[in-house]
Amino acid sequence: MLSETEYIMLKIGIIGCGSIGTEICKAIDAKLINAQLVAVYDRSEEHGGKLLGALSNMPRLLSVDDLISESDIVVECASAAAVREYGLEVLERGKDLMILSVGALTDPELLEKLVKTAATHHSRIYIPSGAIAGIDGLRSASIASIDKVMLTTTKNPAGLKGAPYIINNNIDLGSFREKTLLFEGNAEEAIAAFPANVNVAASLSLAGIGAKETQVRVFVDPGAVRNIHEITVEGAFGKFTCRIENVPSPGNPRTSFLAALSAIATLKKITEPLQIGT
Ligand SMILES: NC(=O)C1=CN([C@@H]2O[C@H](COP(=O)(O)OP(=O)(O)OC[C@H]3O[C@@H](n4cnc5c(N)ncnc54)[C@H](O)[C@@H]3O)[C@@H](O)[C@H]2O)C=CC1
Ligand SMILES: O=C([O-])CC(=O)C(=O)O
Repeated sequence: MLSETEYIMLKIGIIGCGSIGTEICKAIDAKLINAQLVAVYDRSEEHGGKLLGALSNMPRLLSVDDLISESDIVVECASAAAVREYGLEVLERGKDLMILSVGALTDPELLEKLVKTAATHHSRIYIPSGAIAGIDGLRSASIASIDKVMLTTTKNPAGLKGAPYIINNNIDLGSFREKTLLFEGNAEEAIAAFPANVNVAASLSLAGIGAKETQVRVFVDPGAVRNIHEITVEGAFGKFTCRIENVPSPGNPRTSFLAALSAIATLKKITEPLQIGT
């Protein structure tokens, strides 16, 4: 029988050295996960270098090609573009892939290709719960019929800055004096409008009834100091509601701290014999 430390020494490669990548690397460095951080990559050399400087056990800063070779699992915490650029290659080379930029998967063609490639090459795709709770309940509920999944997200103007919806509609985020509804639509439309703000809508879609049926509302609130996600699910099981008041990451006000913690928890789960939750 393997001892606990021998159980699985997972070799991890990280694409994206921003707020989530940094927290994951620090957790591995602090030995919170029984894993080895073998390599990191960022299209910004500055971000990659800054991250290396914050770690005691420095991984190598490699090209994506070499990073994939060295890793058992590649964690994408960069952007939807990175999922499109590197996702298939990771899986084709028989490696596992964790995706944080889940919005990329609202493209049904890309999703199908990734899933088929993973099946062919015996790889796995992991989608952490990210900045929300309730994915476990939704997965369980989806075994029977589901009538409604709704996400209501409220962020401070700083947490919505730069989103295509804001730019394309010439919205002055500084002009709001109270909580205001900015957007209402399905998850597919929400991801196109706010690709770096509501990845959680894509995760809910995958866990539940798809991006066309999942409803999303986005509020801006100048008084909000937390990123708030409220989830309502109704179906044959009954109904649940869930409200998460997230502390934003210090390095990126769009991203909640919980998103990085969920990636760390998922990596821990992969390496541990006891599996809790749906
Ligand atoms: N699933 C979820 O619940 C959540 C997902 N996210 C998503 O996770 C991703 C990472 O979030 P953060 O760490 O907060 O972002 P960040 O902006 O702090 O860091 C992203 C890093 O990735 C790099 N990058 C971007 N595109 C790249 C590419 N094509 N190739 C290589 N490097 C690239 C950037 O230079 C940057 O250093 C984002 O796509 C974000 O929208 C964020 C919050 C919650
Ligand atoms: O971190 C959050 O609160 C949610 C987020 O940005 C996303 O889902 O893209």
